[in-house]
Formats: sequence, structure tokens, C-alpha cells
Amino acid sequence: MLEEFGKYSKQIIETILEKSDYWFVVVDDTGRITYLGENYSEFLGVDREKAIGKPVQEIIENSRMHIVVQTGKEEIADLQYIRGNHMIASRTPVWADGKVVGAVGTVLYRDPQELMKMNSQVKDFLLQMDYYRKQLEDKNGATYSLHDVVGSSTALNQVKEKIKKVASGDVSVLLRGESGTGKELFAHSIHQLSERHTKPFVKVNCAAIPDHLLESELFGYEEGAFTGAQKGGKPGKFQLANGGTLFLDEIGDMPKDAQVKILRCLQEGEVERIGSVTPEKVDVRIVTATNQPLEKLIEENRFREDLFYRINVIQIEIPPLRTRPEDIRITAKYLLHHITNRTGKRVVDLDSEVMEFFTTYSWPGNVRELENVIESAVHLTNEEIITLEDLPDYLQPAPSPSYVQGESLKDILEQAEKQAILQALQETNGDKLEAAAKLKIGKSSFYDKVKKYQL
Ligand SMILES: Nc1ncnc2c1ncn2[C@@H]1O[C@H](COP(=O)(O)OP(=O)(O)OP(=O)(O)O)[C@@H](O)[C@H]1O
Repeated sequence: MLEEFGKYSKQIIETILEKSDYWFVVVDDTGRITYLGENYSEFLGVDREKAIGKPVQEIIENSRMHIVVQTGKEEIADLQYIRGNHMIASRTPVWADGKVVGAVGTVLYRDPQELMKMNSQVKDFLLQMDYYRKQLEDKNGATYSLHDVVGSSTALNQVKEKIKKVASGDVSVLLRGESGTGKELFAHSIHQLSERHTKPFVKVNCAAIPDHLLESELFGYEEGAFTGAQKGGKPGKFQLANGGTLFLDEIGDMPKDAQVKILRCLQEGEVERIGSVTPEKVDVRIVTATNQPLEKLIEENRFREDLFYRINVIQIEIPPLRTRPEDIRITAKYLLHHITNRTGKRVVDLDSEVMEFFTTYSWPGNVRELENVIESAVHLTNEEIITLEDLPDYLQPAPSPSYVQGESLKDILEQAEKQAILQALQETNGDKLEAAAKLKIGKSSFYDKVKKYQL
């Protein structure tokens, strides 16, 4: 067939390659580039001639051509992230004499304007998916179940077993644990495993709603109950959760006035909308969560003891990530997969040094912090594998204090002191009192040092 192109076959093939709506790259059986389209090299910002003979992964970001020549498996319409754009890439092995002799790669769209358009459409599509996923979440309430809880350490398995045992009853459950340990995930799971799973799961973040709005959010209001009240009134979260589960997150931050009303509602199974004199029957199962020491709040008269006993029928403590290092690898891999699926960027693994570091780090922000660290690394990396350099600055190993010609011992000690204070502040999310306690120094001495080092 190619012979029919006659003596100008080279030029004809060249024209087909350059004028098609695809960009082309060809590699040999070792993954080195043997041909790179002109438009493609322009887009990549590389000298076409110099690219020839180079390993393809050095020239094209996230390329898998060198893998395709090894597997011999065609990859069609893969979403590949190159130079800030999502591209549709296909990779086809070339077979001759019963073996793979190379591969042809194509990337859709050669016109940068068209490419931009397509890229924004892909981004828009991903955003839309996110939007619909959120809507679904809002509608059905609970979207997570125990299957989404990653980890198989003894401590986490014990929690899962306890959740399974208590989920089916209507008993109130108090979930305790540091921030980011997955309390909300477990609250969803309790609902999903209960007989109420076809009914609503409604979450209230008690810390996020201003005190003066909390009552109307929880119990609703009648038309005309106050200035600005919506026409026809509005149901509260208790009414919306009727028949299902009401998840009161950060219950320790609930103002005392609202605590009394919640208690009454739990005791009597009725709520009263603001501006109404007739109570409404509601049937809700209560699951609460907090990272605060409720017993201490009771002593300080900031949390009602009677409400505490009502919500604390079953208490489940969620272990922090640092106490179950055996779960870190699998959780990190799971989160990486989850994040790359969402963002469309091809990053396939975390390098062994990163994993090693992850298992020794203390994770003050728990799984949420691990999730944020991986998300940031996925965005920053130019490779398919996340390395230590891709991690956020605050996790980069601090240079150990060492002597530099001309420096005094005082300078060296000050540098080390500044570094330790910085790290303590990062681990406590900027909480100076907590950071001072961590470093076992007094509050005022800590403040003096923060001022001295301008931190
Ligand atoms: N075991 C786990 N497996 C997978 N993902 C987890 C796990 N634990 C937590 N996560 C994820 O970590 C993030 C934080 O979890 P979640 O919001 O449930 O924590 P929380 O304890 O309720 O935090 P806070 O007290 O700050 O509200 C979420 O994105 C959640 O999906």
C-alpha cells in the first residue's frame, strides 16, 4: 500500500502527519524517540532535532510510550496531563516479525486555540461531575460507608466492629477523636448500616453556624417569626432528618441555650419551630462527634451534663493516624488514586522514600492532612511518581544545624531554636499556647522568641 505513494512517499507521510488533527510521536522498542511532529515539539517547547534519540519520558510529561513498547498493549483515549493541559492521548504498539518494534503515540488537537477550548470543556466536565456528586450527597445525605474506611490495623478494625454492632439500634453514638481522623466517615457508615438508611442523613456543623442562627437552623421557624423570615416558614434540620439520622458535628461548640432545646427534643421526641406554639413530633437518631474534652467543658460549666449523658450512650474513640502506622501506606495509595481520578492528572505512585517518611511523621492533622499533602504533591509534580521534593515545604527535612566558617555557636543555636519553634507552630496549626506546651517552655518566653525571630 505504501509503495503506491510512489517516489514521494516520505513527503506524503510527512504531510499526513503534520496536517492531521493529531500530534504524533514515534518511539523505537527501547522507548527512544524516532519521530516527533513539528507542532507537537513546538507545543512541548523542545528542539525537534535534539529530541530524536532521547528517552520519551524525558521529553514528554507523563508519557507512557516506553511502557507500551514493553507491554505491547494499546492504550486508547487516556487523559494525559501535559504542560498544564488535559490531552487525549492514544498509544499503539507497532508489531513486526512477531515482536514489538516501537510505538506510535497521538495526541488530539493541534490547534492551540482548539486545545484550550477542549481543555476548558474537560475541566468544565470534571467540575460538573463534582457538582452532581455534591448534589447527590446533599439529597441522600450519607454517601460513605464502612467500605470507604481504609485501613486494617487492629485499632481501626475494632472501631469498625463496634460500628457494625451499634449501627442497627437507635442508640445515640458519640464519636470522639482528633480532627481529621474520619469521625464524619464513621457517622455516615452508622447511618448506612442502620434500618434508617433509606431515610435522610442530615449533618449540622455546630461550630460553623453563628449562635443566633443555630436555633432556627435546628428547629426551623414559622412564617413571620422574625424580620427577614422566609415566606411559608422553614423546617429545621430536626424536621429534615425525620425518620433518619441527625449528625451533630463539633457538638462541644454548641451554645448552652441550644443545648437545652436539643435535650428537650431528645427527651420528648418533639420540636417547636421558632414562632410556633404547637410542637411537632420528630423521630431522629442522634450521632454526635467532637474533638473537645467534653468532661472538662462540663466542669467549666460550658457543656450540660444531662445532655452529655443523653448523647454518650455509646462512645467510640477513633484512633489518630500516628498510632496506626501500618495503615499509612494503604491509605496514602487509596487517597492518591482518589485524587488523580478526580483531577485527571496521571500520577501513579509514591516513591519509597516518601512512604518511609509518611510512616515516621506524626500527622497532627491525621488523614485530612495526609489527603492535603498528597493533593498538593499531585499538583506540583511533573513526574508520574511523587518524590520527597514534591511534598509541601513544611514537610521538607530541616537542614541539621552545622558549623559554617565565621558563625558563632550562638548563631547556630539560634537557628536550631527558630527551626524548632517553626515546626511546633506548624504542627499546632499556629496555636501558640499549644506550641509552647509542646516545646515545654513558658507562654511568655515562647512569645518573646516568636517576636525575636519574627515568626
Ligand atoms: N480511614 C479512612 N480512610 C479513608 N479516608 C479517610 C479515613 N479517615 C478519614 N478519611 C478522609 O479524611 C478526611 C477527613 O475525615 P473526616 O472529615 O471524617 O474527619 P473528622 O474526624 O470528622 O474531622 P473534624 O473533626 O475536623 O471534623 C475526609 O476526606 C475523609 O474522607
